[in-house]
Amino acid sequence: MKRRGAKRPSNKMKGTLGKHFQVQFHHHQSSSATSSSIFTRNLLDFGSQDDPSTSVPDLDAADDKDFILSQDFFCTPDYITPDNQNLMNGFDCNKENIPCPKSPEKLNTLKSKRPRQDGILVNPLSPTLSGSQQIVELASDNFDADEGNLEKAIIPGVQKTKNYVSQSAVALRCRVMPPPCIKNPYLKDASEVDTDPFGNQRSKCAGFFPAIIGGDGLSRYHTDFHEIEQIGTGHFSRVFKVLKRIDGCLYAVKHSTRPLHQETER
Ligand SMILES: Nc1ncnc2c1ncn2[C@@H]1O[C@H](COP(=O)(O)OP(=O)(O)OP(=O)(O)O)[C@@H](O)[C@H]1O
Repeated sequence: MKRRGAKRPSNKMKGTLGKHFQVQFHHHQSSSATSSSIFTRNLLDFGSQDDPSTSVPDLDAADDKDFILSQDFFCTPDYITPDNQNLMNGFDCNKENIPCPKSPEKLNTLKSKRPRQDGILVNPLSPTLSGSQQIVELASDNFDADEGNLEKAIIPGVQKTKNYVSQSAVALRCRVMPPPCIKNPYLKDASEVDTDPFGNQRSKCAGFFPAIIGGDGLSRYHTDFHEIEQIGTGHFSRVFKVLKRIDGCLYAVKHSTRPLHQETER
């Protein structure tokens, strides 16, 4: 962008600025559709109507026009400039220890806590938080004013679903349970209640695996295989036809009848 106007004498600069303001004023008065063409024509006429005493030579006049044109055509129009330009006026970077503006205070943050009804509500997929209770809490977050009405509306549904655990859910939970371990073989003095972390769930699943309760609790034979029949007998063993539960294939398993004296013989 040309800056020739800055090097000119002050009287000439006044004339140029006067022209510039008049042209700017006329430019704002004209319609937006034909503004550039009318502006250019008036600008050219303006040079011919000017007082000869204050007029500049043709070469300089062309430079002035060029200068004004460049200012008008390449500068950002006023209507794009944001209105709130004085945002940074009150901010002085040289000042120190400027207190930080306080964050707006949170309104209406008081929430009413209700005791959970864990003993009543049972959800198979989420034992600690039932689906109905989630609905109640979400509703209370969004509509505190209508909390009482919502609870009244939802509580009948809660009572309808309480104590409901489907049999398929119980069966699924029993299938994913670890193998039963009635007592911890490594803690000889510990009681059964203290060492069985799955005691509560196992009492529900006892009906599904009645044959596996017993023994030393270390063998996965009965949990992984289903004995179908005995298919042979050897000198020191018996052979059984078994079904492997994991892959569903049939296997022959030899049970040793000879007592094992050492762990290395297993
Ligand atoms: N994979 C198998 N499929 C079908 N039957 C089998 C299989 N393995 C063994 N048996 C049956 O079990 C019987 C005993 O087999 P086993 O191999 O145990 O004989 P053994 O070697 O004489 O016995 P031991 O090892 O106790 O001396 C066999 O006679 C056979 O009928």
